Amino acid sequence: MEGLISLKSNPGISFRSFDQLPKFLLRRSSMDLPLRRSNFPAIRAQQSETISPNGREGEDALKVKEWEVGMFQNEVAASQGIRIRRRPPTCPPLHYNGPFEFCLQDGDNTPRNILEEIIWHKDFEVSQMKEKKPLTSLKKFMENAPPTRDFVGALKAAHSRTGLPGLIAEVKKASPSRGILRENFDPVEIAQAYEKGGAACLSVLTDEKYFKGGFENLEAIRNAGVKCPLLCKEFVIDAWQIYNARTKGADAILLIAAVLPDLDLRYMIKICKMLGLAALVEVHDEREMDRVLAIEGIELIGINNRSLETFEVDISNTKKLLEGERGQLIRQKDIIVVGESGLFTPDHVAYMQEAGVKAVLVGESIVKQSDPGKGIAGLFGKDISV
Ligand SMILES: O=C(O)c1ccccc1NCC(=O)[C@H](O)[C@H](O)COP(=O)(O)O
Repeated sequence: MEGLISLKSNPGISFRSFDQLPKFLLRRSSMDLPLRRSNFPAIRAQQSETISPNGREGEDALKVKEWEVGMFQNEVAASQGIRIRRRPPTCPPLHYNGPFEFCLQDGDNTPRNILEEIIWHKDFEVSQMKEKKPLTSLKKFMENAPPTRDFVGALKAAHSRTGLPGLIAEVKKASPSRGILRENFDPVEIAQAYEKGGAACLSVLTDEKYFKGGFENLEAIRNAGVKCPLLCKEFVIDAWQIYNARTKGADAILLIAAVLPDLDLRYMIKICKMLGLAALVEVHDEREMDRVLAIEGIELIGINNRSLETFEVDISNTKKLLEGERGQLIRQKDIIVVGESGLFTPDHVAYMQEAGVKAVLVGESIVKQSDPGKGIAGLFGKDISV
């Protein structure tokens, strides 16, 4: 019965046996009945697989197992205050014979907000991409990937060179909240302009459906010889995406705490370290910040001033999350904080710096300028390229 249950999207989270399941998972959310040992998916899956390892019954058991693990995943996430559900709640597969309460759980399969919609779509997209290019073949591509560059080092160097927050300039064509930001969008031209204008690092949106980005943009910018380290701005829900980003030339990747439970974050941060990538762990509120501060080995935290659920932007969010003990702990741990979103003027940048950030991530205000490089000088109130 060893090592049979691992989360579909994250093989790092696994339960070796029924006894290893966290206590709260052993409670039914609606009726408070104990989860029966006989319902433990590994046991049932193994029973079916024993009957017919490659046949219909094996397949059914696998579907049931995946569905149950998905349910567990949502429960784990909810227990950490994560409101974003990983995938739409569905009825259990046809051959499910477990507790009936599962069928009744939250029948609403309309996303509650835009972030949830993005994540549901991403889940579907990633499972298709993984079928086309499984991890084993992805690992072969990694042998030809260019070496990673020091993302955090570049931010620190820019901060000490200019005395201002290091800039992560975002290559962003569109967004769900603002629509199309730039019609005439040439990612390489924009990246080169940002580099010339003094950006320390670049953020490249790779999501196609909601941001009109793509991995081809990341690859093209890297292949064009842009020296600024590159952040792959994705909605990561599966470790496979981190390997994929590495093969496309990323030096860093975004991990969103509103989407990823603690165990996923820990596991993904380890993978990033193993692959030489920096992880920008993004938070939006105190609860997410506290969860992230409890994780060992965090070097870079992004505070998003935009709620990804409501689109509301409030730059005082960064200040609020850096006040008091949290700010102290961040300084003790020597974590670099990045203030993200809604920054348009030198006053905004100064406000972020006052709040305690050493870097800022900016998209809209600079990508909309006819010369995005000059847009940087406008944002900082001076030329930061020299
Ligand atoms: O920008 C959005 O509308 C958005 C919606 C849903 C999820 C994420 C979203 N944006 C990601 C970001 O946080 C920004 O691209 C980034 O911080 C730059 O923000 P800005 O300077 O305001 O373009």
